[in-house]
Amino acid sequence: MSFDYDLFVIGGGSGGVRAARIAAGEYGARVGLAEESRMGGTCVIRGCVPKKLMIFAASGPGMAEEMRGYGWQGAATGTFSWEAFRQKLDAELVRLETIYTAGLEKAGVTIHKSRARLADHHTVELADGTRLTARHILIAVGGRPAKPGIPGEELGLISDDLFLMEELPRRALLVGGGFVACEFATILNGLGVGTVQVYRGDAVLRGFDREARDMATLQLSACGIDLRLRVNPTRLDRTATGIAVDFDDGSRDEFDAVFFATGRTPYTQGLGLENTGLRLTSSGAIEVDEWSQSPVPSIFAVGDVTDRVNLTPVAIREGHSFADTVFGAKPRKVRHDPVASAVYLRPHELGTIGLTEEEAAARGSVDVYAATFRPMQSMFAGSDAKVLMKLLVDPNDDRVLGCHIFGPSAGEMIQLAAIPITMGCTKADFDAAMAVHPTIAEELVTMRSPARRHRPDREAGEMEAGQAAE
Ligand SMILES: Cc1cc2nc3c(=O)[nH]c(=O)nc-3n(C[C@H](O)[C@H](O)[C@H](O)COP(=O)(O)OP(=O)(O)OC[C@H]3O[C@@H](n4cnc5c(N)ncnc54)[C@H](O)[C@@H]3O)c2cc1C
Ligand SMILES: NC(=O)c1ccc[n+]([C@@H]2O[C@H](COP(=O)([O-])OP(=O)(O)OC[C@H]3O[C@@H](n4cnc5c(N)ncnc54)[C@H](O)[C@@H]3O)[C@@H](O)[C@H]2O)c1
Repeated sequence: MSFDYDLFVIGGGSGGVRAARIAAGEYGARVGLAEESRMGGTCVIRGCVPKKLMIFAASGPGMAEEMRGYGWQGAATGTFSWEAFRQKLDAELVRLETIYTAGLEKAGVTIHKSRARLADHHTVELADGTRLTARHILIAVGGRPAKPGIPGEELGLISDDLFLMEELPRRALLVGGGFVACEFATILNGLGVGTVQVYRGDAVLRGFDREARDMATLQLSACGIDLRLRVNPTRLDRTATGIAVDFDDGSRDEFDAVFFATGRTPYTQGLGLENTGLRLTSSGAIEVDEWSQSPVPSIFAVGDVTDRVNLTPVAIREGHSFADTVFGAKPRKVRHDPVASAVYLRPHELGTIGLTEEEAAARGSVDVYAATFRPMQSMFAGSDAKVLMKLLVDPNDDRVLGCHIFGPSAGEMIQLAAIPITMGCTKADFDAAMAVHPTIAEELVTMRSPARRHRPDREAGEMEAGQAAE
């Protein structure tokens, strides 16, 4: 049977673009790619890139404050112009989009600026009804923000909207305690928007190391965000002056804008799954094996639509490995553990890799090397902001199980720590490295004795003894 393409990719985001470029450019495959919106996908157009630029913009007031502490009397940021920033941001995104498109074209990929859906195991249908066949189909359609399902939620915005606002709200509500909610609260607060964040739990960033979560939770409040914990919105109503929100603690408040950052779901809606034998997992993701292959042998899926680890470098690696495996005769699986990540808060970020202290203690014995201190730079300026450096070590083989950093540029630090930790290094390997002084990161190689030790058998025994005494 002959096909129009060797590979058809649905979705021009992180995973799809990489897979298409490698399959066509390096392995000479005939590749078509459909993108219904802007090339680059979530990360480039409405995620990592614009978000991080906004984090930089939002750092202004904190930097000015710190400089006043260094004797720069009257140091101030001036007035923030959203319009000026937006113009520069838009131009930057156009530049990146152009680069992504040019990279695909140079590799010989045929771009279809259209929505696509699956018609059968080897056929996709474009929005104008054109049908194209391919030996292999790669689904790389990403995810979409999910709203919580409360009355009036259509009045609320999603993360995509922040990047398109004509003007900044005076007062905004962020709903959620995950990556997006915490980063967006940091941005809005830093840009001078009165920011309220509500989260249903007792500390933001569930799933991260508890000690680091507590520090992030404290910092959000300390930097001026009105963080309300154990609170959930129950309904939204439009008023003459804004959006009124009722909360489950009985309170009511009014905002100019409400952002839902309540998670994302795989974007499989209208994808024609009913025309294939594809299965969805309980979270609505396309089920794939370790080769990103679905139960239908001709169809593969990568990135957020598979809901494995929803980060850009992971989607890229999955797309690349798929192309190497299927078109390059270089079988390559993606290792999804450990994966480093960072939450870009201000002044301190959270960088993390591997097990949390709670996970490590549940798994077995663990020695916790942890240091909490005020770093030289901000302390001199009069700030109380604290840093956390933490290494979790298996006492049986000295292997480093996890690393958690809460501090300035923690994202940069964790990227470097991720190299030895991914290699399976030991605490002795860290100790063997000479410190770079004076830095914050030197703490990683100078922590001599554990701050605490978890021994599950002993803890269980102690608990039993405690219970017997009661
Ligand atoms: C606000 C925000 C900030 C983030 N920040 C970070 C960060 O700092 N670091 C990090 O690592 N990750 C971050 N992420 C996550 C990261 O953006 C995603 O993990 C990554 O973009 C996933 O890539 P993907 O290829 O799976 O999907 P996407 O990048 O979402 O690409 C999917 C593409 O498919 C297109 N599409 C969908 N359906 C169809 C269809 N039927 N036909 C044609 N085209 C279609 C979409 O328009 C989109 O362009 C962030 C996410 C958000 C929302
Ligand atoms: N810096 C980064 O790397 C970065 C930044 C942003 C997003 N991302 C990726 O995108 C993904 C999505 O981010 P996200 O913040 O949207 O999702 P998330 O899953 O990290 O957080 C969702 C938050 O919404 C809350 N929530 C969920 N349903 C709710 C409901 N019905 N009512 C009230 N609260 C509810 C959850 O408790 C949680 O706090 C992340 O998991 C991450 O993989 C990464």
